[in-house]
Amino acid sequence: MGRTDQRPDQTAPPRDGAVMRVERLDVQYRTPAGPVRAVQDATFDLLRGETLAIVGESGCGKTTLALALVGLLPRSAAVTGGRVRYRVDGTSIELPGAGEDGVRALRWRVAAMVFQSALNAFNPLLRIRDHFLETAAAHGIRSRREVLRRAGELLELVQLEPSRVLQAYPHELSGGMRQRALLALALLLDPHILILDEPATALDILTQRNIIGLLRSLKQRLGLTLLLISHDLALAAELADRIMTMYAGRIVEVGPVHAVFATPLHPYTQALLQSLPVLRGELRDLRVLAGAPPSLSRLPPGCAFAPRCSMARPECRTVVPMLHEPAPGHMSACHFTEQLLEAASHGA
Ligand SMILES: Nc1ncnc2c1ncn2[C@@H]1O[C@H](COP(=O)(O)OP(=O)(O)OP(=O)(O)O)[C@@H](O)[C@H]1O
Repeated sequence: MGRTDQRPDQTAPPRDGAVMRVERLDVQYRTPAGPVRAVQDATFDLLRGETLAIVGESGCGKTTLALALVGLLPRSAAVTGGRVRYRVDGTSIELPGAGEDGVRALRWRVAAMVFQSALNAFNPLLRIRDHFLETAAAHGIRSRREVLRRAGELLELVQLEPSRVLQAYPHELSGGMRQRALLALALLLDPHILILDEPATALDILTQRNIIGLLRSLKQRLGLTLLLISHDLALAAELADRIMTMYAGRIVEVGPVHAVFATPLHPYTQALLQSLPVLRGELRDLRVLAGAPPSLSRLPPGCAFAPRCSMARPECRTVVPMLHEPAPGHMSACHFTEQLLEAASHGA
């Protein structure tokens, strides 16, 4: 049985190289049916210059976690425990507790978020140029000329034609163009971190390829740190340095992308990977993960994945497994992590 008592050091300052440290973060929605525990005990670092992808099925808390990171939770939700610390350019900002000014400084300048639906993220009544102007004005930048010059540069950077796009209303642009325009807007205040929620999900496959290429080149040219949220493991594998799997509101695995793909140390990640078609190499049977994640307002005791897990033993139904680090930099929250590691090392 794996360790249940060991946790990463919860009180240490961000490690060198971490631009964000999330410590034991809990987020709940208030609903008439009772609290929905959308994020539980989330602890991880985001390292400068990396791309970290958060993966997991719909409803496992990815978007809620991202919204909490930038202080954008809806009124029905609240951080009920833990904190998020940012450290960039020698400045530290901590949530909760940064106050309105702190959150405003954080959002856009430190971490900008690109939302799931590029159409909904824009105000349909405003031209794209007004989105740039309003965002800048909200941060005290009043020079229209300067803002439009920068907007033009950024639109060119995302391979859009500034003269055409700045004049356009959101509905006049294709889905891929809107996504690019939204990326340009997110970059307006030179953020260090870009949080991307399903950046390619609603797009056709060719447009998806373009966005992936664009994100790669933006990251390289601007030295960005990316936090990518996706239910699409193939996309995550293409872009990410590290993968973090969430299940039922909890982080269940984190590790370098090659290690997670070669040796997943949580049965849930394993199941997600087995349901992924391979494009190259031997054909193998796809195994669809049966069942659905539990309701976050009625979580089962013990490991939330146990009801769907082929490895589950009686203790899994009573004891919540904690995240621990069985291999360097590779963490898993499963009672049987060591057995998975052992089996992998014997080629099983
Ligand atoms: N406004 C809300 N009020 C109550 N519950 C909510 C609200 N928004 C989300 N939830 C619940 O919180 C849980 C996590 O949702 P969240 O959107 O964060 O998951 P997700 O993994 O990002 O899924 P998706 O990919 O579908 O967006 C879900 O059970 C969802 O039903």
